[in-house]
Amino acid sequence: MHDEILETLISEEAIQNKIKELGKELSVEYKERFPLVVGVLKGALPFMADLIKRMDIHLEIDLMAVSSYGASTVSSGQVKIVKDLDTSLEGRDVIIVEDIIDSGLTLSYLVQLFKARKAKSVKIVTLLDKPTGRKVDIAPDLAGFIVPDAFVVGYGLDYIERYRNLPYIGVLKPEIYEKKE
Ligand SMILES: O=P(O)(O)OC[C@H]1O[C@H](OP(=O)(O)OP(=O)(O)O)[C@H](O)[C@@H]1O
Ligand code: HPA
Ligand SMILES: [Mg+2]
Repeated sequence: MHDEILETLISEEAIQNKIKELGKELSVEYKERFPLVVGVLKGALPFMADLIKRMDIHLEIDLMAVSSYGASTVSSGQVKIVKDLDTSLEGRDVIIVEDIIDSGLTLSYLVQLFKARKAKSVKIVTLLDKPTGRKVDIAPDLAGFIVPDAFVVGYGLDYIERYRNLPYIGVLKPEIYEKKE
């Protein structure tokens, strides 16, 4: 699997150090607020799991699964809810945890949905931000790393469902895509 990676963009150590910082920052901001931390499956799973362990406050978690990429490296533009939340958002301070904000379509859909469900506040925390991919005007409140205009994999991020289990973020060798297209 590792021999299919052209280049490591963000090491495992750098990811873990950044998560400690983000966890500390969120712990200060959300102390006494009992936030609802919402992970967006599947990509956010490793980040969510590591981040909540660095948040030293009372919190609640829930998970939502949405998908817009399917087997492609380009967003379909249609965000599909695959699994909805179990928790009511009314009056809650919600922290959305994402692995990446790229076109912004997934997050703008979720922010609108959560506001319509009467969340008291909605904050976006993403491990990666790819500003060059943006199709709608939306910015994260907290971001771990800015990534360049390339399709990245690892640490939750997939290409046709593979590579989510890499502990680092990397770029695939071009021949891996060429095989499929
Ligand atoms: O800003 P955007 O262009 O909307 O892209 C970001 C979203 O796309 C990916 O999810 P995907 O739809 O591939 O589902 P997955 O998490 O199951 O891989 C990623 O995990 C984000 O949720
Ligand atoms: O660069 C990416 N890699 C994997 N999944 C993604 N979903 C949006 N952008 C990406
Ligand atoms: Mg995906």
